[in-house]
Amino acid sequence: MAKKLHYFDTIIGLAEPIRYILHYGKHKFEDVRYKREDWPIKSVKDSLPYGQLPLYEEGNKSLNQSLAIAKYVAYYSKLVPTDPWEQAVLDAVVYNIYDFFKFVGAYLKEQDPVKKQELKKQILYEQVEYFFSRFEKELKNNNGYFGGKLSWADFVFVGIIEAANYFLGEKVESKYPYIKALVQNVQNLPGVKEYIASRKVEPL
Ligand SMILES: N[C@@H](CCC(=O)N[C@@H](CS)C(=O)NCC(=O)O)C(=O)O
Repeated sequence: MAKKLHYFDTIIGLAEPIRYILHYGKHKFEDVRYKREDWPIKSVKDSLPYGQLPLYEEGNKSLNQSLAIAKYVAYYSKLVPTDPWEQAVLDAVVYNIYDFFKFVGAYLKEQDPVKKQELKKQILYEQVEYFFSRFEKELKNNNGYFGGKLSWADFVFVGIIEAANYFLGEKVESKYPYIKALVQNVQNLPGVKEYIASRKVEPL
């Protein structure tokens, strides 16, 4: 069945973990990308169920919400545990990293340069410390992966860290050895490594 992922041309963002998982699983998919500067493309936006990207299509079915898509495509690569408790633990992981990323989203939206700098400072000195000390502890207690072994949550986590680094212009994980190791491990996975080598990062 034909698979298509629709997102912006930006290589860093909510669709990047999905792209990683699809490349890791060696899935053929059409990577449909829209230029930010062309957005909103009325015909596309109007066709989206909630007006936003990413959107995933498989045959005549379609799915929105980045986390739902990432988890779904991960099933095919045995990256989702069967045990309901283990699944819930990983769901919590991805919501936790998204909770951190909300602060980055607020920073991106802020137009006032003084307030923007203040938000950046708060992220780097308060939110990173708060969230990352906890992520680090989880990884340390679980063999370096959130679920004890590689799972879809690790891909989402790494993709979101990359997005935060890109938008903030900082390496937010630099003081956290377990997080750094996870980022490197995921980025070096077969399929992901080649994809990363082939992508072009546009400057902000
Ligand atoms: N909760 C949604 C958020 C989707 C979202 O915020 N998409 C943004 C890009 S990252 C978007 O489509 N923005 C353009 C618009 O709203 O027109 C998800 O995780 O997929």
